[in-house]
Amino acid sequence: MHHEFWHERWALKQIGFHQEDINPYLMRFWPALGVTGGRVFVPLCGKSRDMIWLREQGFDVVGVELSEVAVREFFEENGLVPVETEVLNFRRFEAGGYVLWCGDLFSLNHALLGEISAVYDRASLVALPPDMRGQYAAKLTDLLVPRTPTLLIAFEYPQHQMDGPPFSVTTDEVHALYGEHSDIELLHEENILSRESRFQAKGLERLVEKVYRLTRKN
Ligand SMILES: C[S@@+](CC[C@H](N)C(=O)[O-])C[C@H]1O[C@@H](n2cnc3c(N)ncnc32)[C@H](O)[C@@H]1O
Repeated sequence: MHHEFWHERWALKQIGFHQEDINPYLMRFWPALGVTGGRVFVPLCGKSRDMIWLREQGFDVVGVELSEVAVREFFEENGLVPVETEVLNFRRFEAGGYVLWCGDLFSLNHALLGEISAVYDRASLVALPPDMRGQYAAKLTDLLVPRTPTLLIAFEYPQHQMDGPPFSVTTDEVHALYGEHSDIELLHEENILSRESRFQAKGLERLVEKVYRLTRKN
């Protein structure tokens, strides 16, 4: 997906992916990661309110997001006034235990990101087209130290019935993307089509949401 696609989505407020409520799988399955503190990385974070929930659990939150509109709305909507600095290819926003790097995930490195104790990926891997997902998985793998867990929430549906994003990412693909460097456990799967009218309207006949725990190997 080209950067312009996402800048346009935010400019036009076509952000159907944004959830007002905290993601129920996050609240239910985060404890399965077994992390009790430190910094959580949220790649392609948008202005997700899930970051608020993570902060409320005592974590510091580090996000990366292409859209400055999204980053500014996150802080404004949550009553925070961030300190802004320019760092290499990024504009860095910090306030209240949140650091959001505004720029391209693929320009992020260890030195900028710092040490991470867990990752939360909701609507991020599935936001990317097939030809970018390998690069995305390799980038995340590279940014993490051994034993770091990730909570990954992905969709599966007949890809020919709808154009992404969100794209369908099957369990086989999750293994192909992450299996070499991470242990992968499927924690939960659920058929969610009946409550997703916006996807029914697009003609989908099947929509399964899957929750995985990935653990970076040594
Ligand atoms: C489908 S949205 C999901 C946002 C968030 N995870 C959520 O649950 O609301 C994907 C987000 O990724 C951002 N994005 C896309 N490509 C990116 C990149 N290369 N680097 C950083 N952010 C990116 C987009 O601007 C968009 O806000």
